[in-house]
Amino acid sequence: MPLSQDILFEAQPYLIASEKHPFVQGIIHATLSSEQLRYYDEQDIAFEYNEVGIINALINASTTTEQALLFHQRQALQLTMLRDWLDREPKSMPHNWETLKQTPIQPINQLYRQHMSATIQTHSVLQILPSFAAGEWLYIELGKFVAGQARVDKEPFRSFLTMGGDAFLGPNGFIQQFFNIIDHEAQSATPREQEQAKQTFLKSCLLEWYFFDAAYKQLTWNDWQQAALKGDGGPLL
Ligand SMILES: Cc1ncc(C[n+]2csc(CCO)c2C)c(N)n1
Repeated sequence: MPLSQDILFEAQPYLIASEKHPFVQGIIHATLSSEQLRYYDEQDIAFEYNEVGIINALINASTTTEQALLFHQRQALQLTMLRDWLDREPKSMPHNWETLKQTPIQPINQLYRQHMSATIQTHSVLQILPSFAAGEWLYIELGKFVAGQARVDKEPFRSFLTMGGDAFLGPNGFIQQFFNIIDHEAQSATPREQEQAKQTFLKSCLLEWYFFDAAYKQLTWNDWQQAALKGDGGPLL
């Protein structure tokens, strides 16, 4: 069985858990507060900026020119998305390319970003790509799930989890090509390296759930500090 098939089988429970999460349900039913949406927006744009570094590492670690060109294409899309996103920022939360780098990174976002960045030092596409591809896969699948629900048709909820463009979908879309690369690289890897790649993918899926959870609860370092210093925190997670 190709490694990607094994990975996707094991990832299904994580997808279902995210589908059920009150943040995702809140998008479908348009019940999230503007504060919850704002928290998500701010943390996510900083998360996507971090992905620029991950994609650079993928270009660097590519084992073929075709891989490097594919990641380069994905990078161009990432930068275009970030530019358009920055242009859309509301007056209440203005960001540009420079201030983006100073966005405060809250606990779960930090955990997820560092989980991904930690794979860079392997210089291995098989180890770096699953950390990144998991988020893309999960969002594509959540997009399909949400599209099949009776979702409330009003902004900003309507555009949420609505994947822009066909670049990610189909046999020539990024997702399938990423899985093809994982399977190709797995052929020359040891069982241990294959297992590591799978666990990296699943950890990203888990952190996707926590990313929604953190936005739902608007969890900040300040909450962690309060809980630690005043001892009145109760369970944070
Ligand atoms: C927590 C979190 N995980 C993954 C992505 C990545 N992502 C999801 S959809 C998409 C393509 C553009 O619609 C990208 C890059 C994200 N943004 N936030």
